Amino acid sequence: MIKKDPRRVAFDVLRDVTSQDAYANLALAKRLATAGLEGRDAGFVTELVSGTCRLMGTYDAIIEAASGRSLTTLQPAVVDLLRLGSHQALSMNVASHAAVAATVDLARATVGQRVTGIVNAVLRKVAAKDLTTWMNELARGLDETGSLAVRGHHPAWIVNAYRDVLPENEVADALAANNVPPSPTLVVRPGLCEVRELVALGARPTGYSPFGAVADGVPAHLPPVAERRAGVQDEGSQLVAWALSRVEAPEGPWLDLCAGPGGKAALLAGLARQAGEVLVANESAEHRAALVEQALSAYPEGTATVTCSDGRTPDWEPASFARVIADVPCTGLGALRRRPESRWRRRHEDLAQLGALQRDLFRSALRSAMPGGVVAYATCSPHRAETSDVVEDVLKEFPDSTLLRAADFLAEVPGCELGDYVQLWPHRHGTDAMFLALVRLG
Ligand SMILES: C[S@@+](CC[C@H](N)C(=O)[O-])C[C@H]1O[C@@H](n2cnc3c(N)ncnc32)[C@H](O)[C@@H]1O
Repeated sequence: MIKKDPRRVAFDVLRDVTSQDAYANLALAKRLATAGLEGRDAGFVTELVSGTCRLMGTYDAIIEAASGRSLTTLQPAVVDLLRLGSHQALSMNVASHAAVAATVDLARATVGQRVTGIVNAVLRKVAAKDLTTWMNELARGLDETGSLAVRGHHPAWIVNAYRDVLPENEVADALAANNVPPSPTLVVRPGLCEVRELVALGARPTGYSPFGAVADGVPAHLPPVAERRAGVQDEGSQLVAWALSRVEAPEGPWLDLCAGPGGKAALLAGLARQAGEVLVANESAEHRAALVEQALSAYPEGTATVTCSDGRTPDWEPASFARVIADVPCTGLGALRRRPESRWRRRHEDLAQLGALQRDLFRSALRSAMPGGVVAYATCSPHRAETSDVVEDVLKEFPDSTLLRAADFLAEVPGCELGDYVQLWPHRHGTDAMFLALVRLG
């Protein structure tokens, strides 16, 4: 395979992200697969794309300040070239003159000779100061939220959401934790694999989840993962599923209402099987239901059933399940560590649309649980509009329900309590920022 220029590959990926709304990690994997790059070169492209996406809002502000013009007056491909050049000059181990020269060459090869002048002029101004100096200049005169947003590289509305639920002295650390990509975390399928098997292959047990291990390298290369006796899953998701399995509940089947792509379902299926119960894993999107089937495929037949239906209007009878989880679609603000472009793509307006769906799914989950049964409302976001606001609104319609103290079922995890809820945090727990409420039906 002919080896492509790593900067050219990064440029193509960034164009996929900014012009076609591609997910950076998927576009990166796709382009790297045909680029003929390995080792250091592949690592360089990954850091260049991920870092540029993560700090995109900061670089945009720097480029506007350095050029004295709005980004909307520049050709979108030129903006992407300037973003990549800024990341190399300000945040990577690349000498400033090399970052400028390489980006000018890339501009010539991609957009054309006519833009090399502006790329050269703007990038030289960007590279004339270091990142800290730029951030100090951009933050000057801003209020606390604005300053945290600039220094922590997040949009202000996300900073406000963090300030709403975290002690003031933790907000900067929480934002900083989103700027560090996590190592892949593995999870065993209970009954099919044990953590010690993963440890024997070089992984380290997770701090809280008894099902997890952190591995460097490519998870798919490990035999238990290739055989689907283990999978990849953030520790926060493992803890949420584990907590649901630990609450006292009647005998009866378990339900995962929004199961795709099947991470929690795969853990719950093993735990249900060990408890002598079966899991129904439901998902509305056909292609994602197929991923759930795949995630469950190593279990013996009869462990779990996958259904594909709208969880708001399911086929099953009400009050059918002893344990139910509604892990609802959300903004994903709790997983910003692993989705570098997401913080700049998501909008505050997304919350309203998601909120209606989240409420409907939680209602349906509560209706699906039998008397004495337990429902977990989980979401990978710390935003109050997706967490406690949803739970409090919906529970008013279910006077027979009781909110349980969710942290009692994760007693091993310090600092996870948020009133009656559990809120996990990257900076406190090294997990995604998962939220959990546990409710018992009367
Ligand atoms: C946060 S994800 C669930 C993640 C999953 N529990 C896991 O651990 O892998 C939410 C899922 O809900 C699905 N979904 C969206 N609307 C739905 C609906 N009306 N009924 C059922 N599932 C829905 C989405 O397709 C998505 O796969």
